[in-house]
Amino acid sequence: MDVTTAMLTRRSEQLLLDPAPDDNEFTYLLKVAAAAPDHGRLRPWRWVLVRGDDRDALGACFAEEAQEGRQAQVTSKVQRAPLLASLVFSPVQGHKVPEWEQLAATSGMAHALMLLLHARGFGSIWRTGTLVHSPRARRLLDLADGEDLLGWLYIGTPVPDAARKRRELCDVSGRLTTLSALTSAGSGSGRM
Ligand SMILES: Cc1cc2nc3c(=O)[nH]c(=O)nc-3n(C[C@H](O)[C@H](O)[C@H](O)COP(=O)(O)O)c2cc1C
Repeated sequence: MDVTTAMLTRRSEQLLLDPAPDDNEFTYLLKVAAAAPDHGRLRPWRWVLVRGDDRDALGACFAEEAQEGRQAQVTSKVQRAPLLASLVFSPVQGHKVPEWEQLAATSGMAHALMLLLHARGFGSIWRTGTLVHSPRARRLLDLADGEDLLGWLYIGTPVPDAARKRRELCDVSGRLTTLSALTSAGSGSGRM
């Protein structure tokens, strides 16, 4: 699958089934995704894979954060995919590459990984929410001070859906201009 097709056919998948990539395949895809642009090549991230029955421990963390009466519903959310890959932002402190650039590099790597998964027939969705601040989830996933949980890539195999279409091209008018349009007299905003 070429990159354009991958971009236009990837979807955030709400429900994912078996199989998910095994640890070896995930590792391989991560090595490829790690080629995303990264100022200083700091690779300021790490992943903690949660699969099978281990998901219940994460579900228990989610339940702890849930409102009274919603625990069961929240706990079951970990069943929406066979693999929950926890993305940990692990910035190199005090580095000349500022933290926002390290976060940008981490986002680029995550998106690359989603495209790679899609190109192999796997689906994914990046999920966050207030749970990324759960102290119990931080402990479970062994986060250190200075690290942040950026959420989970839920990964698995998409439910077959014949109606899945190629994405419409995004309207980027008003989001793109040229300097010459901005500086030419009477050009208004100069946006295309
Ligand atoms: C940083 C980030 C966090 C996200 N968190 C959630 C989330 O908590 N719950 C959710 O349903 N989708 C979440 N998403 C997925 C977006 O909802 C999804 O990308 C968007 O709806 C567009 O769908 P598409 O990816 O199929 O184009 C997140 C996406 C990103 C990039």
